Amino acid sequence: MTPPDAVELDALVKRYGATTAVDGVSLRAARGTVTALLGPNGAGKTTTIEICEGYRRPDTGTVRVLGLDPVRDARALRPRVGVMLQSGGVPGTARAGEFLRLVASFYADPLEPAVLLERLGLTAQARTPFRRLSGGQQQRLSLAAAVVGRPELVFLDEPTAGLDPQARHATWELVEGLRAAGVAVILTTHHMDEAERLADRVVVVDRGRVVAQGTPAELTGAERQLRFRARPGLGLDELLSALPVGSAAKESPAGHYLIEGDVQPGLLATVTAWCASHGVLTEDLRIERRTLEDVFLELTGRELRS
Ligand SMILES: Nc1ncnc2c1ncn2[C@@H]1O[C@H](COP(=O)(O)OP(=O)(O)OP(=O)(O)O)[C@@H](O)[C@H]1O
Repeated sequence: MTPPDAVELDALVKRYGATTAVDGVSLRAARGTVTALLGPNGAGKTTTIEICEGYRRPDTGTVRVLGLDPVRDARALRPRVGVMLQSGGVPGTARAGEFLRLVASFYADPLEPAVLLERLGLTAQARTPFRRLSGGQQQRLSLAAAVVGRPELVFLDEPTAGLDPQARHATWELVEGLRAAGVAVILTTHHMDEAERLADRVVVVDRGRVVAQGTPAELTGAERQLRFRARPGLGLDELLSALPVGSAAKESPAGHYLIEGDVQPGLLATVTAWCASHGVLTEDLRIERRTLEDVFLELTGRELRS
């Protein structure tokens, strides 16, 4: 028999009074994969994760974590699941190194705490009490505590929020290492670049509902678009008439142009030839794929970070 997926959610609903925080979420997260829950503030990401962690019960729907019930089987799941909370949960006076060694001592076969501190750039802070660590250092220590026990499944709620670029990269590498070791990672993020970089599957949530899910490539599709900057007010209708049927062109904001359609070498040549014949010098001319940000905007009509 094949083992169950790491996380299986079916038609999950959770209400807080009049607010429906989670409104029928279904998803699967396989072992050895990274799943990103991507959505704006208040989308229901944290509530969904807290239900998986057994901290909250859904009103309706089912949740299985490593094939078990996160509330009823909490004791069995504890050594197998790593949890990183948005707000640490570490005593303020605990020194970073001692705390991590203490957490490690609860597990049968933990990672070496000193190695983990090194990987997360915390070696120099090993003797620093938790409350004296910077916000980003506290966050990395919470991450270390979530993974030190070699869990099979890890929940990371906004693991890189507020981290500087170096710490962000260290966190990303750690997540990639977990995946390589066969661990299932479920993380929440507002950052589409993080989801695109890390996730095997992205679940886009908005107002408690899953509005799209798939691999980043499936969600963004194969479509390309051409963007450039030039002086405002170019005659787009005229440019469009030179392009293949089915192309679209828009200027938004002023001086920023976007051409969509079948972006082939011929289309690029037509655009640059048209610009040359009209004395237009383009800047930042580039061809790119749609981003998850574009996808979110299309699905909801709103920006991801609004
Ligand atoms: N304990 C609570 N009591 C009442 N309402 C709550 C509670 N927790 C969350 N909510 C509400 O439920 C909705 C979803 O919140 P949730 O924290 O799950 O979203 P989120 O996607 O994690 O947002 P963020 O990115 O800001 O963390 C929000 O409208 C929030 O205000």
